[in-house]
Amino acid sequence: MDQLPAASIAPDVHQGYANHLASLIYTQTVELIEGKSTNAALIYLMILLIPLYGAYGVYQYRKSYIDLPYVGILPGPFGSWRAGYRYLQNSADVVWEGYQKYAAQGKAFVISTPKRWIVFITDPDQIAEIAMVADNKIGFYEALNEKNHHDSVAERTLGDYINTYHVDVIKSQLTPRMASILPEIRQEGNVAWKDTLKLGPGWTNVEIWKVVTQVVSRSANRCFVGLPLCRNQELLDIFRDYAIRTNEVVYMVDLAPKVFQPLLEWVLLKRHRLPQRAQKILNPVFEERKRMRERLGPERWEAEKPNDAITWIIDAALKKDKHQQTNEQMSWRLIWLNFAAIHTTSMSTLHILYDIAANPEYMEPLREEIISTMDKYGGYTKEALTNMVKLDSCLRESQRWNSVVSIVISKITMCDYTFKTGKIPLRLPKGTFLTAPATATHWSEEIYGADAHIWKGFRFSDMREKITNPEESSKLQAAATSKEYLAFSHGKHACTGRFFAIYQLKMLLIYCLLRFDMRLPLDRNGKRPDNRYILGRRSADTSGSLEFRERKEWNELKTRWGEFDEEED
Ligand code: HEM
Repeated sequence: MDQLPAASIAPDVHQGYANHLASLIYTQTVELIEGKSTNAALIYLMILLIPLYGAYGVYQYRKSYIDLPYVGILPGPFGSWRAGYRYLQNSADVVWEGYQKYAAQGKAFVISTPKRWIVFITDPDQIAEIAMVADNKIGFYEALNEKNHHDSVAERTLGDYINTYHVDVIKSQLTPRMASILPEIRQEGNVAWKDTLKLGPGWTNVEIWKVVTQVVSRSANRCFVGLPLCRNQELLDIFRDYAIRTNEVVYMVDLAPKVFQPLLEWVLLKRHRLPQRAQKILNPVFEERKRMRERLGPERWEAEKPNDAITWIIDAALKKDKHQQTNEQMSWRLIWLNFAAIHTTSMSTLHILYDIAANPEYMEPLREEIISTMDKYGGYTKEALTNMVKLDSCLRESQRWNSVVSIVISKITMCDYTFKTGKIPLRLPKGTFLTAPATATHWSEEIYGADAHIWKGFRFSDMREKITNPEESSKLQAAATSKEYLAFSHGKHACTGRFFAIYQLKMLLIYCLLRFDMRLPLDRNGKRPDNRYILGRRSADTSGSLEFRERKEWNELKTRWGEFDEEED
């Protein structure tokens, strides 16, 4: 494949009509349900137009075809449509098939998904190129919006640099303050473990997903909204429900015909009014904080302002336009921070707990490292956490083997784009969806060696032991991204919260390993629960359980590095 026709599949005028019709059906139906309208005839007329829009969808799908080697097309009639269904059910297998066929030659391939053809880039240099390229050439938020319908689902609160200033807040405010934030996250995490995990004598079976989401969301929100709000169960539930519902709703909406999309969004998400309920709780908090800012004046505010995301968001919003300074818009920033942080970190915690429970021989060496490093660096300091190389390695390995997102850097070409790198020349027409196969890259024997298919907790700490240059060694830390390690994506839109996430994960694991013995239920015969796939997402089994037992060593360890936090509750 050298030359490609530069056909445009960018949204055109027909989509404008489709959107208009869809919103008309939506408003009419909602009014009919709410008894405000009796205009049923109009609705039925519009529903008659649905087959036309079905045909239009087929036309759009066919137009998005790209002339590259394809994978997963089944023989017989409707092969590409059935392939799309296969991708829906088990994307990992289909992508892995393509990766094995084409990655060695550095070739890109295409897969038919239910909604569109997607180009998978396999050459690591081309992956680095799409990760770093300017957004006006290959757009990130445009693809996000096209796939996840953020403009409508999220009521236009995401999508450009003004609307995503919370992303910068993490980079410019949270990450540099990590050392001062850690004690609070640790304390909240520990208290949350104690409140959530109720153990009897001996081994207790625990529905671990429930515990993990609660501990993660409380400890993260200690930093986002501070005390006492981080313990407001109603607010935590709203943040969590919004993230989970939105995640589920967006792919259902994407799969549905355009005419049904607004109605589906309303039924599945908007009618629950989650953002509005969060705002009701958060509005007075923003008001009070803004009053405090005025009362203190600029100098005292800088010196005395509370160290949490509410403060950072207000400071950032005041540099934006008036619209961004409303309590409503600022609340959305907290909703999006929770959206990005809670489900991902909880899922990573679940994976690593399953991994360690399935490989119990790792527990003692990890405990030894934790204790000796905390003895050396004076307890739960940032330095101590950074120097727990084996724990860090287990986290990186767990994310290599089971990254939360199995495809990353999903983008759309904003113009005809010719790659500057790669073994094979590649040119993609404007409007092409492209992505990097994170899971397949992580499973590659060419990159990770003959044992790529084995979970080896100390894979990266063993590698780091042989490296004398600290800068080179730090490239193998759990939070370090590369074109070959994509768990946090890579490049311009890599996860900005990854440093926070890794420190948080380490503290949760330290507590867990020091305080408890942990194992898989005996009927699992040492095998961790299987993952589930839907489109490009991968989920650990959230219905699985683990067994916990108190360790007697805890009595000495809990005060070894000073007063133990949980007693402060
Ligand atoms: C282990 C936990 C986490 C994982 C695995 C993870 C993973 C990711 C990935 C893969 C992306 C790129 C998404 C894409 O390409 O579509 C991303 C983006 C992002 N993450 Fe995380 N994340 C985690 C925790 C966090 C936390 C704790 C925060 C906030 C404190 C956060 C904030 C963000 C933000 C704001 C973005 C968007 C970046 C942008 O728009 O440029 N993440 N994350």
